[in-house]
Amino acid sequence: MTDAAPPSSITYSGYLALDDLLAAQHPLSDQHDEMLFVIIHQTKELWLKQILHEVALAQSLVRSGDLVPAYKSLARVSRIQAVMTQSWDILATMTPADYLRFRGVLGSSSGFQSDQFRRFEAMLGLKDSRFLRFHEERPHAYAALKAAIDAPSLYDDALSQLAIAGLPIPVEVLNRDVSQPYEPSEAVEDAWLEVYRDTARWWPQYQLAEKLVDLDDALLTWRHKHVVTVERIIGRRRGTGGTEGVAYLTETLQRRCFPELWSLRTRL
Ligand code: HEM
Ligand SMILES: N[C@@H](CC(=O)c1ccccc1NC=O)C(=O)O
Repeated sequence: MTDAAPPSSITYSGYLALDDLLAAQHPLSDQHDEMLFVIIHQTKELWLKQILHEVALAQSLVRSGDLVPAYKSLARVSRIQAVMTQSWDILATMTPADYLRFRGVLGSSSGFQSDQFRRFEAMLGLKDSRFLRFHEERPHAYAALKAAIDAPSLYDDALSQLAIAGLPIPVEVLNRDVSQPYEPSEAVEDAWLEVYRDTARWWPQYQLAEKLVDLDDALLTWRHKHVVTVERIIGRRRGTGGTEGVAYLTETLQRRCFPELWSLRTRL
């Protein structure tokens, strides 16, 4: 199909569904800055859609043992994450007073309820089925998040590849209940240590590991910029989603998708 002649009626706006896309901004107040707030979030959801598309490809490549082709998708994901992090600087042009003038219209809605963000976390290995309950009214979002939680994560697939390459990954790790949060394992850390100590021998595995660290690093950088921007805009107020706000977001900085890829560094 790729080389098929396009229908002659194709237009720029039609191809991009611009009338749908540009009719989807509905600020609820008459405050000027609310449009920015809507557009920042919508662009972030679009980028997340692309990220999910890319991680799915990378994961299927890793699962079939094609580590090198997966690098391209993973590199693309971390570049998109960098753009998402940069967009905090646009949002930070909104002063606390500007935001507080329309914050009330948001009710109890919050980025906490982004199903695509939770799917991204789940695909990387941060599984938490408690977030499912926010999506009971959107069956397609619920089903997609549940499927991501119930499936092996990108990290589960990477560990299977280490085992296939001959590294000793315990069977309990390979056969774990993948819907549960991943528990760091000393044996897995030992396997990665071998990869990092002899990169010439384990070059494809080493390159994959560094691409994974790029993703984890970029996610943490995004989280960090989020919490700094939140403190700058709402101080220590509680979040609309019901958490303590800055204190909750600061705790999330401890999360690691690929824990042994961080912990091994102390032992190298
Ligand atoms: C004025 C701007 C913003 C403020 C004050 C803010 C505040 C917060 C707070 C307080 C939370 C914790 C949950 C809650 O109690 O609500 C949260 C969570 C979250 N926010 Fe924001 N946020 C802002 C903008 C954004 C933007 C622009 C994005 C995306 C681009 C975003 C994405 C998220 C996500 C994904 C979470 C869940 C984080 C997690 O649980 O790890 N937020 N936000
Ligand atoms: N949690 C924010 C509200 C907020 O930022 C928000 C509200 C609706 C849709 C997306 C949001 N973004 C991230 O949390 C607050 O507490 O002010």
